Amino acid sequence: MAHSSAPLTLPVLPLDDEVVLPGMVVPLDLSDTEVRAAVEAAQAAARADGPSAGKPRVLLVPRIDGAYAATGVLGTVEQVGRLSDGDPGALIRGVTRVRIGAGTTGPGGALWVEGATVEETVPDPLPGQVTELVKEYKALATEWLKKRGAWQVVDRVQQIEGVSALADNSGYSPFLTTAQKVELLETADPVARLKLATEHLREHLAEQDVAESIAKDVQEGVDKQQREFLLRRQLDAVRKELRELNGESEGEESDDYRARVEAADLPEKVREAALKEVEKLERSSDQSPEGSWIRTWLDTVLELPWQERTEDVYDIAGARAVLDAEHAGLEDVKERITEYLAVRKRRADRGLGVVGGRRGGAVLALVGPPGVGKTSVAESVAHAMGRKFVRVALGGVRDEAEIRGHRRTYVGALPGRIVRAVKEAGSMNPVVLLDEIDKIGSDFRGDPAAALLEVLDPAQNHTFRDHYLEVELDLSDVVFLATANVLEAIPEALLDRMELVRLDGYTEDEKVVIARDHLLPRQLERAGLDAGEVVLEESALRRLAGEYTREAGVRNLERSLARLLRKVAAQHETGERALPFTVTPDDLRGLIGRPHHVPESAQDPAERRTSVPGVATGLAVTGAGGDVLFVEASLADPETGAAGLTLTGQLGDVMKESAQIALSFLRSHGAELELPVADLKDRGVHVHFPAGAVPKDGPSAGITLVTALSSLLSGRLVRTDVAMTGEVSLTGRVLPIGGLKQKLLAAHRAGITTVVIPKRNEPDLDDVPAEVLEKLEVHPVSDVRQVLEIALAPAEVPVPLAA
Ligand SMILES: Nc1ncnc2c1ncn2[C@@H]1O[C@H](COP(=O)(O)OP(=O)(O)OP(=O)(O)O)[C@@H](O)[C@H]1O
Repeated sequence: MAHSSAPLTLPVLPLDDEVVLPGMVVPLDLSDTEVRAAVEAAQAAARADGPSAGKPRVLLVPRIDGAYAATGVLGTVEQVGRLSDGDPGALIRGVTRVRIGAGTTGPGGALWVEGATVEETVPDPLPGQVTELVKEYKALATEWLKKRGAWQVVDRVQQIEGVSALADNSGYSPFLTTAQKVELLETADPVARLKLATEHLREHLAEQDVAESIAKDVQEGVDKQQREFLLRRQLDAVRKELRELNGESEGEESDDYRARVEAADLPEKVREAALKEVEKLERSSDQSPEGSWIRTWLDTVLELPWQERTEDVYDIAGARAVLDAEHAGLEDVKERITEYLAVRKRRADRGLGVVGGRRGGAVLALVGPPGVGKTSVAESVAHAMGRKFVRVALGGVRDEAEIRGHRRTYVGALPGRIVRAVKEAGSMNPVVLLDEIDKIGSDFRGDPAAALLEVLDPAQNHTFRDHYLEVELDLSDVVFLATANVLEAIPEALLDRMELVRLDGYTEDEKVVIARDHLLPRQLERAGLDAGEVVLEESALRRLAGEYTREAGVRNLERSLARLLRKVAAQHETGERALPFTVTPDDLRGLIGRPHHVPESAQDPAERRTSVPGVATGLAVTGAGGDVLFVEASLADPETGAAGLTLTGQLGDVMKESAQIALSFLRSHGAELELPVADLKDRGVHVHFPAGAVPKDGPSAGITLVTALSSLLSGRLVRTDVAMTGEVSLTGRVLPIGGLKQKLLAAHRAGITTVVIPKRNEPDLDDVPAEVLEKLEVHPVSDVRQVLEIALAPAEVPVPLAA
C-alpha cells in the first residue's frame, strides 16, 4: 500500500545510469556541474531555513536517455568532502520515494521540482506469505553474498527489518540493470517490490549456477589437456634421452606409419583402410591399448606381400623332371600332378581361371599313411611350378578363428593361419599345403571346415576376408594342396571340393630304392659324412626296411638310417672304424641293435600268436596305413563265466556288430560245418582284438571273426601264414572291403604268404604292385565256408582245447 502526501520543492540531482533507492548511502562526484549545482542549491536552501532546517535535501532522479523517471528519492547530503580519488564529492543518503510534479529552474542553475513523498503501508502483522517471502529473500541474498565472499554484509541483510527496507536494499545489487532498478524504484508497494527483488535475485543465482558449472567443465577440460600436454612433453623428453643413451638418432623409432603406408605398394582399398588406421593412431595416445592394436595391425598389413608374385614356371616336362628327381616311385601320383599342372598351364594360356566349383579339382588332396611323402611331394609341386611353399598344420584345429582370424577387439587377436601363410610365403601366389586336413574338428567355437570351404572356393576366395585383417585378400592365385591320413575323417563338404591322390605306402623294393637314392644321401650329409663314405649293401637296406621297421611309409627307415650313420660317424671319430665302410646285413645288429619286427612265420612255432585255436590273422587299415591284426576268441567256463558275448579292444559300433553277425552266423550254420555249436548255448564268448589301445572300427574283420570262432569251437589251429579281410553277412556271404592295396602291402611286410580277400575286390588287385602279388598267394572268395577251408589247419593236428 502506498499513497502520496506532503508536497515538497527540492533541487533535482540527476542520476545518469544510476539509481539510488531509499536507505542507500552513495558517494557522488561534485565535479559534475549538475550534481554540484543541486548540492549547492540544497545547501543554500538549508542555510536559508536557519539552524532548525536539518541536513540539505536533494531529489535524486534517474535520468535515462535524457528523460527523467516519474519517481525520485529524497536524499539528504550527509557530508561534503573528498572522494577516494581526490575529487570533491558528497555522501548522499536516500530517504524516501517522491512522486515528481512540475519543475522550474532555480538559482545556481539547479532544477527545482515539486514532489510528494510516497507513504508506504505494510500490513501488520505480516501475512504468512509475506513472511515466507522475507525469509526466501534473505536466504537467497545470503547465498549470493557468501558466494561473493561478502561475509560481513550477510549479518546486516539478515538484520534488516521491514519489507520495504529489505526490498530497497537490493538497490545495491550490481547485477541489476538500471531499468530493473528503476522498476524497483517505481514500484511503490513494498510487497510487490520485494517480490520483484526476489525474482531478480533467484534468476541471477540460477544463471550463476549454470555459468559456474560451464566454467567448471571448461576448466576441468583445460586442466586435463594441460596435464596431458605436459606429460607428453615429459615422455618425449624421456624417450629422447633413452634414444641418446642407446646411441640411436632422432626419428629412428619407425613410428612413422603414415610415411610407411604411403611408401608401401598397397592396393588402393588397402591403402585407404591403412591410412584410416594411421589417423586413428595419430589421435590416440602412445600408451593406449588401442594404439598398440593399431600398430600390430598396420605391421601385419605392411608385411603382407600385396603386390608380390613369383613368375610361374609352366614347363610341364621340366616339372615332371623335378618330381622324378625328388621322389622315387609314386608313378601314379606324379602322373596325376603332371596332368594337374598341364591343365593349369593350358587354362592360363587361354586366360581362364582355375577350374572351379564342385568336383572341379581345384584342390589336390594327397591321402595316405604317415611318412609316405605327402608333404615332400607337395613341396616338389612348389619347386616344379617355381612357387614359394608354405605348410599350414591343421591337426587339432577346432576353432574357426584359427582359419579366419580373431576380430580385432579380441585380446591378443591374430590373423588366421591362411593370412599368416601368405605373409610367410612373401608372395600372393604360393603353394599352400593344408596339412592333416582330416584332423580338424569342430565345436562351439565354430566350424573351421566351413571357413576352409570359403578359402578353397574359387568363386569366393578372391575376396577372402579375415576377421582380423578386415580388408579383402585375394587368394585366387594360391595353389592349395591338402594332405590326410584317412579319407573317412575329412569333412564331407571339403571332400567334395578335392581331387584325391592316394599314396598307399611302399613295397620293400620301393623302400630300398628310396633309401638308397634319397634318404641315405640326405642323412649322410646330416651326419657330416661325404657321399660314398658309408655305403649300405642292398640286402642291408632290405633288412633295415623289413626287420627294423614295419610301416607303410619310410619315416622310421629314415630314422634308423640316421641312427646308423651317427654310430658310424662316432666310431670313425674314436678311431674304431675306417672309412669308407660298406654295411652288410650282419653289421646292422652291431650298429643299431636287434631287429624289432620278426615275421610270425619266422618265429618259433610255440611263440606264434596262432599257436592256440581261436586266434586268426586279419588285415586292417589304420591311420598308420595297413596292418595285420589278430583276433582272439575264448569260451567262458559254463560254471564260472558270464553268458553272452563280451568284446574288448576299443571297438567301434560297426566292428561290434560284425562280431554279433559272426556269432549269429555260427549259431545258425555251425552244425552244417560240423562245429560243436552246442557249446555256444550256455557258455559266454569273449572276443578280443589285441593292441587294445588302438581304436578299431569297420566291418572288414567279419571273416576273421568267423575264422577265429570256428577255430575255437573245432580246436583246429589257424594257419600262421594266412591273413584275411572281408565283411561277412548273416548267411555267410563275403562282402567287399576298402584299402586292399594297403592291406596286401601290410601282409607282405608281415611275412604273410597267403591272403583271403572278397571276390568282389578282385579288380583292386590291379593297384597292388606286381612284386607284392608275386610273393602272395591271393584267394578271392565269396563265401565264408571257403575261408575256413583255406585258413584252418587240418584237424589231425592234435591240440588240447583251451577251456
Ligand atoms: N617316394 C619318395 N622318394 C623320396 N623320398 C621320399 C619318398 N617318400 C617319402 N620320402 C621321404 O620320406 C620322408 C617322410 O615324408 P613326408 O614327411 O613327406 O611324409 P608325409 O606323408 O607327409 O607324412 P605325414 O603324414 O606324417 O606328414 C621325407 O623325408 C620324404 O622326403
